[in-house]
Amino acid sequence: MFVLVNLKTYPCDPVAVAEAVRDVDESTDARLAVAPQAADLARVAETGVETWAQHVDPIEHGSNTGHTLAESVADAGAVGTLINHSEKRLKLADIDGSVRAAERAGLETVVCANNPEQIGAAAALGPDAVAVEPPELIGTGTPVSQADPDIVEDAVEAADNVDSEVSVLCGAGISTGDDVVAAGDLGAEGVLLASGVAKADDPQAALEDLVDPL
Ligand SMILES: O=C[C@H](O)COP(=O)(O)O
Repeated sequence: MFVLVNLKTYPCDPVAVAEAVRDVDESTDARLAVAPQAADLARVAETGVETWAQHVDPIEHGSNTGHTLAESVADAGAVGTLINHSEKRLKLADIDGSVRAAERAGLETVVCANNPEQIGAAAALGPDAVAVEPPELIGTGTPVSQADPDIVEDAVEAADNVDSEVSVLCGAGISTGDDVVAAGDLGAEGVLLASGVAKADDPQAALEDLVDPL
């Protein structure tokens, strides 16, 4: 299972969480990675943890003030990027452009979507993976695998119908090892989570619990 920890803009210490993710990664067969804010990418990557960006824009080098360039993210040490997170929604053409920009920079891609219908559309753009996240469950602590398991199974089927090479992650409300196992049982190859680790009093202990049953 791939466990991607998104730090969003939570008031945590990104380097401390990165070090915890790195240390736990060394003790599990699961693949762990962390997605800090763009400004923190380089110092997070320096810890040795697998580092992802939260977003890249559909642009090239040039006159794009305030944008995030895929090449700069890669230069800072990121190996992948989220695109179209529920908190950073893009138009379809821009999702496509961001996937192409990430590919150009050699970044792995996970395109997020709200529901199985959008997952099919996202998979058609050819990312490495898609992530289904019902927005109403984000940050609630109620996992999608429990609240509406059909969403995960339908997302896996929708992606598979379009492109069987695109793997499926699920997210929203995931905070325990049982949640991760349930996601895997529904066909997901990974999970995207945030508050369960980034807002935990002890992020390392929270992560250890998450990967314990894997
Ligand atoms: O990127 C992560 C997702 O939005 C899930 O967030 P959450 O784990 O706080 O529900």
